[in-house]
Amino acid sequence: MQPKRRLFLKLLSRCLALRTLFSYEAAAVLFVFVSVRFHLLCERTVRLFFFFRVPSLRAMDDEGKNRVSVELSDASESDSFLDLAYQPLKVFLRVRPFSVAELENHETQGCVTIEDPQTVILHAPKESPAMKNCERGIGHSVHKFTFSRVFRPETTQSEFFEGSTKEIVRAYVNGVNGLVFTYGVTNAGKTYTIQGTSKDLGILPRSLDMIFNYIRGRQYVKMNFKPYLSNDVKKLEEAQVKQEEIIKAALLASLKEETESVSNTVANMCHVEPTSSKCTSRNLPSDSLAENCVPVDAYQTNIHQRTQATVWVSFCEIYNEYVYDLLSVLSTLKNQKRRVLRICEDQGGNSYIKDLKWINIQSTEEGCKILKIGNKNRSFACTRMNEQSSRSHSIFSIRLLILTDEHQPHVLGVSELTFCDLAGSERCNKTQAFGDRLKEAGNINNSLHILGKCIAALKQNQNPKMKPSYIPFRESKLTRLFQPFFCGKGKACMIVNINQHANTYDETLHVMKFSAIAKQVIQTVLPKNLGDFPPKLIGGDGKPIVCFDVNKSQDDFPDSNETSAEEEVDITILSHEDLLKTAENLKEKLVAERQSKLLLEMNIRREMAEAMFRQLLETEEAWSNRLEDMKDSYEEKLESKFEMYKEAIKKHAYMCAMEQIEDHYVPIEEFIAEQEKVEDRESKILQLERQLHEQSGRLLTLGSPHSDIPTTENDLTDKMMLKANEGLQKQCMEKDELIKSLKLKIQKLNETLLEANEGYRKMVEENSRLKHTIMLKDQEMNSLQNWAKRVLELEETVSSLQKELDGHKKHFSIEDSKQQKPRRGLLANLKSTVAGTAGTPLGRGWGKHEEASTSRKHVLFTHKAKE
Ligand SMILES: Nc1ncnc2c1ncn2[C@@H]1O[C@H](COP(=O)(O)OP(=O)(O)OP(=O)(O)O)[C@@H](O)[C@H]1O
Repeated sequence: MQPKRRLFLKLLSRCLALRTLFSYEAAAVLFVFVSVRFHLLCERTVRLFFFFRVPSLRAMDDEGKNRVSVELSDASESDSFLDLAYQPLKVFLRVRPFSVAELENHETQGCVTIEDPQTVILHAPKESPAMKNCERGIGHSVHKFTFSRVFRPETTQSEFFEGSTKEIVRAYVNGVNGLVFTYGVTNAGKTYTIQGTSKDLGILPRSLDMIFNYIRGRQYVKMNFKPYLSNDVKKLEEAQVKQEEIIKAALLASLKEETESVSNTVANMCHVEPTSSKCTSRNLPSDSLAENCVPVDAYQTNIHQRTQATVWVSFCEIYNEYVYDLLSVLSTLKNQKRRVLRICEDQGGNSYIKDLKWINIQSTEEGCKILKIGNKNRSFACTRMNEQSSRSHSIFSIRLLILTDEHQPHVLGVSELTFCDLAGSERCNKTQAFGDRLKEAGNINNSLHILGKCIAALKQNQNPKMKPSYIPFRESKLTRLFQPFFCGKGKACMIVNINQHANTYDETLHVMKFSAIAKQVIQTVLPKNLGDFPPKLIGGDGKPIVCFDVNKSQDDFPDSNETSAEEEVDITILSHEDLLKTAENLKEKLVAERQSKLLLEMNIRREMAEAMFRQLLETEEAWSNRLEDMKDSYEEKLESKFEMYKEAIKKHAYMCAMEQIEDHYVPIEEFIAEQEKVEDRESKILQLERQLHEQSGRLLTLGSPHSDIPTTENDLTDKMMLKANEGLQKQCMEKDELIKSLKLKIQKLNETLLEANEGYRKMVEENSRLKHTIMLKDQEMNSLQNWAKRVLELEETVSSLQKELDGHKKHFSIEDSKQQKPRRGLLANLKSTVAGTAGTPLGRGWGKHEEASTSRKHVLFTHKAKE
């Protein structure tokens, strides 16, 4: 491979790293930039741009998949680095068999039916919420799901391994990273599938066994190369190696008592002692792992003799969103808190767990021991659904370091296989969790929910018709660690575990729906030389020793069935000295190339900075333009508002004027009459003016030098004309005066009219007031007349009484004259009689009669006089 091309690939790998950090678009822009830098902006760049858009391709359907592969296969031979893998995420379903207790509890309601090796049908059991909803017309009672493969309840562990994980392990030993994770409700058999039991091992120990079989006979037994950060290797000093050995011994010692059982089980598998080279089939039970052993020879023929391999493992758990190392030996002191580990990112944006313990293992047996030790530290608890329920997500990672021969060991490649046993999703009301269990369940459900969101977003982003959405990888620890695998770092595979319980039907349905989405996610598995930075070899002091060229590593890595003929020739024809010289030359070249690459990187960085600066300037300009536009639009708005106010003011002025006109209203008849007068006068004035005009015209003609009339006559006529003119002017002035005086008169008349109006209004008011007064007087008069009638009646009564009194007087005077003597007595009697009537009204009226009648008469007369 040419250096320029290699450099180009290296830069491309950086772009891809950027892709995981930022966005596809940013990476694509950078990529085009790099392509331009290398004068490669042509068909290839377009293809690469296409590659960046791949996640946006229509997912799922085989048609789409084929299209991708066809388009990529169009790439020229030289574009082999584009040999990427695009395939839907493999999702396997494993149905757990019923336990004896479950059968006794009549949990079998036929909820799960396996139609064919890809299809499964769920039937909602009676009384389940799903069935109730279905009866109400919401949702369906039957659901059909398809998977990459469905494993029946009777499937053995070995069959399951063969059908699901083996392919990933095979790719792994050939340098492709792998992630296997189980998903399902609690008590569905996730831990059983990954770890198995001591008698029936799960996919993890079986994978370990396959790996050790693969490296058998070329295992690097020293511990001086250790995984470091996400993808690097640390070369340990003697003392550090010793320390590693001590740590490992201490760890294994903690499980001494249980070693026996583990040894026995593993001994039943394909024996994997580092020194042994044969698989002793006579020891194997029929369903043991031996069936899965890849014939060693098949691999050994492919292995380049120079390479060696070493295996390191780590085991951690995410419990309540905290990462704990399960291989940290805790002191026996009670209440000692476990150390929380941090998740960091390397320069390529790949997440790794800082300070996580990596233990070198030399066999499957050791690997199983490590697993067991980790399990002892893992958070399990007895819940209502599962006696030993995992309360955390456990992550077991295996790193395979491929090294050159023992004399001059170099790292050629690092690959990682991760097994993640997710904690089971659960309904807290069903598990009747409270306290710590409830908190755990909340955290478990939350991280699973975020995983679901990430998978849904990945799926959405692959659909070009939909708006790309943010993938919330960073929202949980679990998804942060999964991120590289979903971004091309390796192959991922999902194992969905379900049980057939009727009482967990709804949760199972939810799990199935989730997996249906996951199955639609297209994975982009990048070749090693694209996806990652090459592994760096770090010295014991933590400083890089040498950076290996990933392309060279890839070439040397035995991932193909044929070894390069050229390489073989190189090795055989060269003498030891030549080989040393070549190595020296290569070293020099490497240093020179690295220097030039550094320079190039600096240039690229500078150019990128400039490009970014330019972009910033453009953004600033765009913003200032936008600001200007906004200013203009606001000004326009202000102007229109101003116009509006002006109109409103005009309208208001008009309304005021109309009101004033109404105030100064003159009756139309008067106005017309006055107008007629004015017109009449104006016409007269016009007539006079015309006459004047004619006269002056005549005067002019008369006064012209061409006139035949003699001058004396002309003078006379001039004088006459002047006089006439003066007279006319006088008349005009008089008429003007007259018009003025008439106008004044009209004005005065108007004023008089207004005054008259005012006077009339006042008179009307006075009139109404007087009418009111007259009405009052009338009422008074009536009452007085009534009084007068009453007085007359009383006077009549008085006169009749007077007459009666006179009659009595006469009678008494006759009697008096007859009886002189008793006269005094009779008068006294009369007086006493009169005095007796004084208390009566008649008596009282008697005394005052004269006086009252005169006063009444007086009132009556004055009234009459008034009337
Ligand atoms: N395929 C199987 N064959 C036989 N037994 C099984 C199978 N799968 C699971 N079991 C048994 O079912 C029980 C529950 O399994 P397991 O603990 O693996 O469930 P889980 O999904 O990991 O639960 P949790 O999420 O609560 O940890 C165990 O006793 C296990 O032995």
